Amino acid sequence: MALKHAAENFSKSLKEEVRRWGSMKPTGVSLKYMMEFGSRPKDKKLLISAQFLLKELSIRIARRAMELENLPYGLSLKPAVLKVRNWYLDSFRDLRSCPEIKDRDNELAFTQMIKMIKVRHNNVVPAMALGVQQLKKDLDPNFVPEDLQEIHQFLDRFYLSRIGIRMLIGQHVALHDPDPEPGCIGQINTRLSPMQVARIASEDARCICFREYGNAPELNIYGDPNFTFPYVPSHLHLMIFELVKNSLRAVQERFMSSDKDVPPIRIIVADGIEDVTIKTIAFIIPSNFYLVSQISDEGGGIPRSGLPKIFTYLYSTAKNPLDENQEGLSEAVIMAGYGYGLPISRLYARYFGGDLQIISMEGYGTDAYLHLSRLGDSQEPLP
Ligand SMILES: Nc1ncnc2c1ncn2[C@@H]1O[C@H](COP(=O)(O)OP(=O)(O)OP(=O)(O)O)[C@@H](O)[C@H]1O
Repeated sequence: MALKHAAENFSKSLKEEVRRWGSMKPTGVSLKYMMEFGSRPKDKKLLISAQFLLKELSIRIARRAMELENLPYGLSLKPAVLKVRNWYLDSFRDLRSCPEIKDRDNELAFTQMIKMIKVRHNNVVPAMALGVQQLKKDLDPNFVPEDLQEIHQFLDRFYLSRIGIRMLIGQHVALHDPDPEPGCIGQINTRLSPMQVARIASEDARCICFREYGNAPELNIYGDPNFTFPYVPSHLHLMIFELVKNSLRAVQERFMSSDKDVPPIRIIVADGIEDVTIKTIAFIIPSNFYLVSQISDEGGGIPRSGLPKIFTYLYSTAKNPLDENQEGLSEAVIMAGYGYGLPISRLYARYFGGDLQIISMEGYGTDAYLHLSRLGDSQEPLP
């Protein structure tokens, strides 16, 4: 009885703590700021960074834990979502029980702890996908995906915040690297070649295509191989990989059983103002601040009825692997089926001030435009 009482009191006080921290305002960090900060002398920067993160992560994680409790249509009560909420509460508890960071030893212990937090949250995306899948199954089948607008908006906020939290943790951990690659500040490569990333990401996507279909369309990449800009390589890789995977699948499916020559997919990396599309974009934002990467295929395009849904979660024209694997996403990377590739890639682009647009011609093909800020000075979006 006494134990039960203690547990209730504890969860009540934890809830109050979560509410208190969750009502504080998070602080945005730009890519440029992270680069400047990361160039400072090591010992000082690690201590300051850890002190900042102890507070900042508590705020960000508390905000998400609060939101996870109040989701529409009963999503908060789905077992997979409850599991995710518990991860957030556990991480919040870990952070709040961390002693004040005053010296190098405290800093090292803190770094170990946030590394663990990052691992704990590894499966948040598949777990949430499973939760939404469970919800969809319970809902009236006449419920069209547009009606889940609120859920999509929540997931956009939630995943965007997750990208930010993981970037902050990853950057702090990476700043400990005793022997960083030349030009790298933590996770940021100040001289990243988009052509090179495009080549690697495309080859990775082609490998998956080979595994799935026994074949893969060709891919041509155009652009200046010497052009570099500051960016996080893993983010750029993820976006290009997802876009190329979509193009490969579309082209492969379209030409699989035809005798026609398979048209190659094209990636154009443009850092100038020549491209017509960049000129259009320049209307809104000065083009020389932006890097545009275009991925074009002749995979038949996207039907007009499907177009409004491509950036919603769980919209996919492939068989849903979650139907077979109720534990969440399987370890193996698959060609398609979760419906997460496009919305998640757009969030990664937006996180550092960029964007992703898809233009499709049904019956012909699809163009994906990935716009990335070249200066990295846009403010972090804070949901
Ligand atoms: N280049 C393309 N050509 C034709 N259809 C496309 C293209 N890109 C996306 N689509 C359509 O948009 C849907 C959603 O794409 P998205 O990348 O979000 O998910 P997915 O590829 O189905 O699954 P995954 O989450 O595993 O990537 C696809 O299932 C497909 O129907």
